[in-house]
Amino acid sequence: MNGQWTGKELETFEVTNPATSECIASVPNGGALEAEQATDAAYEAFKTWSAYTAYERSEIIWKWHKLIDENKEELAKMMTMEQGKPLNEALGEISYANGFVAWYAEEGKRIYGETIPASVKNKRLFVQKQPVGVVAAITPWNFPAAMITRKIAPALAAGCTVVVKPAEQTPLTALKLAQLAEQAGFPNGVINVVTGDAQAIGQSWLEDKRVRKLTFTGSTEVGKLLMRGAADTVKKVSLELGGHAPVIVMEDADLEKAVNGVIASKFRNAGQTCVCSNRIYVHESIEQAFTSKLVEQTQQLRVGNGLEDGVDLGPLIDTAAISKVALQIEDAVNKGAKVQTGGKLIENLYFEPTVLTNVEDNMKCMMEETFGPVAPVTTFKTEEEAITRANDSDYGLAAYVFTENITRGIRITEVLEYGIIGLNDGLPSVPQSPFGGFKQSGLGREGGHHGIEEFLEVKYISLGL
Ligand SMILES: NC(=O)c1ccc[n+]([C@@H]2O[C@H](COP(=O)([O-])OP(=O)(O)OC[C@H]3O[C@@H](n4cnc5c(N)ncnc54)[C@H](O)[C@@H]3O)[C@@H](O)[C@H]2O)c1
Repeated sequence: MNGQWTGKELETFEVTNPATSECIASVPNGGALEAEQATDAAYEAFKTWSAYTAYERSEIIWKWHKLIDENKEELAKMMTMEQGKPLNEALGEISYANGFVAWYAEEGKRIYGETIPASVKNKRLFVQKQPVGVVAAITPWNFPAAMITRKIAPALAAGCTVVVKPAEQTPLTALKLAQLAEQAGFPNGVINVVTGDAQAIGQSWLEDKRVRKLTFTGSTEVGKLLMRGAADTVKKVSLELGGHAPVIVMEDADLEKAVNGVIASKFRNAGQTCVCSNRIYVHESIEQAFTSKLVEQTQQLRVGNGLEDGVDLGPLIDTAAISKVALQIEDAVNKGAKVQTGGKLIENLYFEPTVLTNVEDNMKCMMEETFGPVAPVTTFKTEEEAITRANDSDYGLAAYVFTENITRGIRITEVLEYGIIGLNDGLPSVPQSPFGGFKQSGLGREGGHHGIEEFLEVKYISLGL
């Protein structure tokens, strides 16, 4: 906070490694007071940071990028230890996270204004874009680095200052990123990280009218709470919430592509991503071929401690996550689903990668976000049926379509009510493209040139001559 490592006098909470249940660190348990102090610092720093040129800001953001790159092994190891994902995936996340830093280091230089033709001779009309002010960022545990950089890199590039609350399960990656930012030379108060009591910290930022923007990634439930809370001070709000991604595999799909895409999207981070394939609709004519390939490849996945070589899936984050997965499987089996592979807890927080067939739309796994390694497969007869069932959800984040007929693929993507579509692609997210959801999956977009707009106000100036 304000360039100081404060909070040593506070009580602490423990960060545990989900692979071993060991405590790996203790972190200050901040609350409303610390949240307010962070806002004080960010509010003060905004005056100078917003007055830097985009080029001056870019230089510091690039330094941060270089430091993140130089420290990627340490960051990745720390992430695996607090979050559980395999080391290779953690390294991949650091590179993805740093991609946002690089992208916005440059994108800040392209915040263009406009001139508008006036309807009278003695006026000139201009539009300027300006940073919105202090930004509060609240992030989840499943992407401890990327959810932070995807929010704060564009905010910083736009000229905003930030207060950040990382998830209580994964504060270490966030603090390491802040330490590297300090080394990069961000002025005091530009980036402030508060760990601790989510509700107290969130409430302080919601009530504080100096916080002009709230950017949140997490569950739909908490997102709704925050959106309501932001109403009193009419803050700008961006929400990246839950998903329940459908996968449509048409009869003309390239099966290898489809299965590889589903494996990549379903089992990444042990199924704990908001864009994970969550329900798989396969044309009835290829069900057998698709399922046997999917089962075969799922059985090859290795579950274990993410620090070990060759591990594909780490542990789930906590016992609540395990219970949700087990409950969805039990519910599906009770209603007639067949477990083709997996289906059981291995030990502690390790769960077997699972494929279910004979799945019906009334099963929990077809109605709720799973956030675990369960792939439920069902069949459809017609394109129209697949689209209707895929769209039958309050969520609208990601959807996947596999077909070798691109005309048909485009036709289907046009009617899917989702913000992100992987057409023959299980991993569509990249820093230069917009990421975000329709319906109750969220508001606003992160990434690409769209992502920086979320941190800008539009100012119209009418000049009388
Ligand atoms: N759409 C996306 O881009 C995206 C990306 C990743 C994760 N997610 C979603 O995130 C969810 C999983 O993450 P989670 O379990 O950490 O979600 P969560 O909503 O429980 O927590 C997210 C963050 O909000 C904080 N929080 C919780 N209650 C709060 C309150 N009352 N006030 C202020 N802050 C509060 C938490 O401490 C954490 O930092 C899933 O639903 C997933 O789909 C979405």
